[in-house]
Amino acid sequence: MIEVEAFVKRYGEFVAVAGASFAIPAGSVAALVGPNGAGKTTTIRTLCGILRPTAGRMRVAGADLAVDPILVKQRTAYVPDDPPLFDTLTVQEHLQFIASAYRLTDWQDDADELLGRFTLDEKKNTLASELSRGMRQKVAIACAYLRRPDVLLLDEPMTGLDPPSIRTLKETIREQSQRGATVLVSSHLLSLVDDLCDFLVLIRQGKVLFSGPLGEARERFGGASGSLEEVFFRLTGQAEELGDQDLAVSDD
Ligand SMILES: Nc1ncnc2c1ncn2[C@@H]1O[C@H](COP(=O)(O)OP(=O)(O)OP(=O)(O)O)[C@@H](O)[C@H]1O
Repeated sequence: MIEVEAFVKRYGEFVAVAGASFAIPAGSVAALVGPNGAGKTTTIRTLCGILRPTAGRMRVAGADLAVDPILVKQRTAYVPDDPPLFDTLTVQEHLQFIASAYRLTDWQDDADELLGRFTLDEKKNTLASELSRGMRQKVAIACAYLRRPDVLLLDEPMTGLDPPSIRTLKETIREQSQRGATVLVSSHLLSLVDDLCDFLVLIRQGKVLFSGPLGEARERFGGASGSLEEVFFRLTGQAEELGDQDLAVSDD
């Protein structure tokens, strides 16, 4: 579960997020979408405790971020859009490191399975510095999955992945949600997240234009195609005329 209430983030004088509120039910696969500079990365980096909110309240995986940030970090995995790996560790050593840092037991079979599914087995003894962009991305995703987190925050996870890897990513995200994890995916690839996600948070200029079930967004704003792309263009295009108030959708 992810609950965000009246979240404000300023960088100096600049307001990047201006009072965002939304609640993502546990077990959802939610899309966080919005134009460049909307505040998606800022929101995700705040949710996992890397950035401090200027104001507002966040509950992530059953814990209040302001009260128990360590618990939130234990229960949450974050994969940034350009994952920083350890150049001098191999692929296998990254998984070992995560297992030891988070005191995982019986992780080796899971690690082998993840390496196989993301076609990294042949690279398991390769240093991170010698991996391609997409391979680095897959190592970071495998490390996140290995921990079996309650909440997964994935910022542009499809960047650099080839079509088979995108398919694997989608399958594995669905599996994470089936085991109860809440997944928040930020992406500009609307057609790819369209059939993956069941919940939508759409933001623009730091304001939430819509939050609620994706089906509801499709019905109300998807036009004849009912696609997420149509929802995106209608909401981001009409927001000024309609006003944010009219577009806000409650989560109940
Ligand atoms: N460290 C920073 N200092 C000042 N302004 C920042 C900083 N980080 C982000 N911003 C600004 O905050 C706004 C939101 O940025 P953010 O990276 O959250 O957007 P985004 O929705 O992830 O964008 P994109 O889709 O382009 O990745 C932008 O206007 C950006 O320039």
